[in-house]
Amino acid sequence: MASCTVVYTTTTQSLNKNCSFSSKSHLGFHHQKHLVFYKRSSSKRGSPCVITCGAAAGDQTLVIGLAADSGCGKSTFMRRLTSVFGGRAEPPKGGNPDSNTLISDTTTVICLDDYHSLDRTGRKEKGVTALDPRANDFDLMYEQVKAIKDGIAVQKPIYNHVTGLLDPPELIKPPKILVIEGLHPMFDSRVRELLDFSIYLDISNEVKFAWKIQRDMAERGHSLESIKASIEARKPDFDAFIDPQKQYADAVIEVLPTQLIADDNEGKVLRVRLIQKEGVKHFSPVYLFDEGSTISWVPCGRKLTCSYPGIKFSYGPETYYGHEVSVVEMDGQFDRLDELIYIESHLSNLSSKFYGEVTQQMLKHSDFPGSNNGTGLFQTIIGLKIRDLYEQIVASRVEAPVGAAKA
Ligand SMILES: Nc1ncnc2c1ncn2[C@@H]1O[C@H](COP(=O)(O)OP(=O)(O)OP(=O)(O)O)[C@@H](O)[C@H]1O
Ligand SMILES: O=C(CO)[C@H](O)[C@H](O)COP(=O)(O)O
Repeated sequence: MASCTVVYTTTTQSLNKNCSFSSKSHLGFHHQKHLVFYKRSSSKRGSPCVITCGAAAGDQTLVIGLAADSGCGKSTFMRRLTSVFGGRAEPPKGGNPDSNTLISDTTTVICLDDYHSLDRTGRKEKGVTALDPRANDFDLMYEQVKAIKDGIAVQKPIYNHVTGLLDPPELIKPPKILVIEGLHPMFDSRVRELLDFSIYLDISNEVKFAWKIQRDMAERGHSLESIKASIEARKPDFDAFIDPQKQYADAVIEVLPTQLIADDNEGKVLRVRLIQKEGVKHFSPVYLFDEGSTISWVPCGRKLTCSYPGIKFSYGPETYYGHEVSVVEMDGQFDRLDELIYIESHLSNLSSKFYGEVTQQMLKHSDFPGSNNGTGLFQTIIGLKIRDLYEQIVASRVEAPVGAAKA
């Protein structure tokens, strides 16, 4: 980021002759190639002002939205994404040990649970779930995501999942890429407008249930009844407030039970669909064999080992919530991850930097959930697409005049 100077002054006029406060928050002006922002520290005219140098034109924060219900693989996806950029994501150093934030060299991932306006007790008293918009502060979410995008650090609240309380805020500095992950990144139209790219992880109820059982029963000691009850209790609000966001996503990873086994209810073998919106600037959908065709492919044979029930890929154009999309689908699971290179060689527009990068990433994280099926494959591919999007946007901003808006 551009180096940042904090200047205190007593009048707005002494900042710059072009500078005046037209709104109570901040506005920007151009100064020595940097987009400069200043923010009033109090509402009184003539009181001290803080000037913050925002990002240089090529460095403005890219904002990615990742929406999904709880326990649907957001953290796993984030680990795959951060790895594509080569860094390790860690909580803010020396901060609250229960912080939900993860920071790496390139990315900062903030969890939108931090914008819960009601803590656990407050929600119980009011009889609302965390999925209900009334339990969340969208005004603050918008103001803070906008500020970060504009190059201004913010003091973001922390929702403490251990205590169920709202903790004192933490400082979030503008990163190269900000990922806002959680229940509602695409719910509020103002926040949605700030997103440069958006992803929705759409896990079908059957699969969500199987994953919850695996995690909450095996790892957290919850009973089957309590897991069922918690899913049922969330469902009406999930359907009302979370699920509809997928219509706005640029990419959806849809996870369904397999069609390769009749009446499968184990939820171990998955059919995963990568739904990619057409016409999104800086994003060209991945395709199989021949762009725009409709294809069904069973790759099992000499080059790909498949045990029962096998693997089937499909590809083709579809319509999704009135948008033209391209869908790549994988049903089944890999026996040998190193053979993924065979699949990779038949996929195009992967935005990889070298032949075999997808396979390399998948092998590197073979212990992550979903590494043997389409969830891991498509999460990795979307990670590469986000890197490509970032590089394209940075390149276009450097060429374009300062102040060029969202791609
Ligand atoms: N692709 C996958 N295949 C199989 N299981 C998965 C997959 N992704 C996630 N899971 C299961 O779901 C659990 C939750 O995954 P993860 O922590 O990534 O989700 P999350 O959305 O970040 O959850 P939360 O919001 O509750 O923190 C994992 O421990 C694992 O049991
Ligand atoms: O849906 C969720 C998103 O992660 C959580 O249930 C919500 O944030 C409330 O958290 P907790 O159950 O820890 O009070």
